[in-house]
Amino acid sequence: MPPATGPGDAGHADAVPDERTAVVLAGGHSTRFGDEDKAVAELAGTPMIRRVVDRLRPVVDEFIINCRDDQVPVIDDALTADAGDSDDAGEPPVSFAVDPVPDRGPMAGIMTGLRAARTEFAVVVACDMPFVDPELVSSLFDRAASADADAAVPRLEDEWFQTTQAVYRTEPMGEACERAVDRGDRRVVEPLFDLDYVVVETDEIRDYTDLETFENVNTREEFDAACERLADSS
Ligand SMILES: Nc1nc2c(ncn2[C@@H]2O[C@H](COP(=O)(O)OP(=O)(O)OP(=O)(O)O)[C@@H](O)[C@H]2O)c(=O)[nH]1
Ligand SMILES: [Mg+2]
Repeated sequence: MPPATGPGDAGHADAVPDERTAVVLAGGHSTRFGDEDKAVAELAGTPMIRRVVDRLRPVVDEFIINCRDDQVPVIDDALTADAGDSDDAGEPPVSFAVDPVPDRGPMAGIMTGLRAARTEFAVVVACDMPFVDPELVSSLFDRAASADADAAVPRLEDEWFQTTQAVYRTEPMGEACERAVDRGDRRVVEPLFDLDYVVVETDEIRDYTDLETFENVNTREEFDAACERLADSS
């Protein structure tokens, strides 16, 4: 696995237009979860972040894991442990984008991750969304590109934008996050309002998947319920 990188190590100058990056956000402290980092908690036998990566593997060309410096070895282990000696040639490469300043919230994490991306578009997914549907993610990439938009963001009825399961054009979103961070805004929707974005509404989402894709795991109870469902479905 490549060494941990800071933001800006890979720039946009050598952007790879047709490829797709997944930025997986994992820089939170899982306070509602308890002592353990939920990113690496074993969900029905698989660390949660690894399940997210495995779900997305068929639809992206590379992964960038955004987290704090101290999380890198543990997450690296969670992503590679028990992988055996199997030849992983052809698998999307995984690198780390470490927050230069930790604990500035998910939007600052998105900024760090997108700055490290070399592709024109990237999907951002939180590490605690273990049911993320690759078909929906793929459709979000298609939607952003066909609309020539800077973002394709799902929105559920009566709910706010699903900004942590959305596709962004890396450069404008990275810059919009930077402006928001500089203004002291922490809400993930703030940079979105600086962009030309398309909203993917519930009806359209249902054409691809059910709304389970957006379920996020915050507490032990939610984690145990997710484990049970996964065990039942296997
Ligand atoms: N880089 C970065 N990511 C964060 C930060 N806070 C949360 N995240 C990530 O954003 C996503 C959604 O955040 P939460 O569900 O609030 O996760 P969390 O903050 O670890 O959990 P709580 O402490 O219980 O709020 C998760 O993937 C987190 O890892 C942060 O300060 N920096
Ligand atoms: Mg939080």
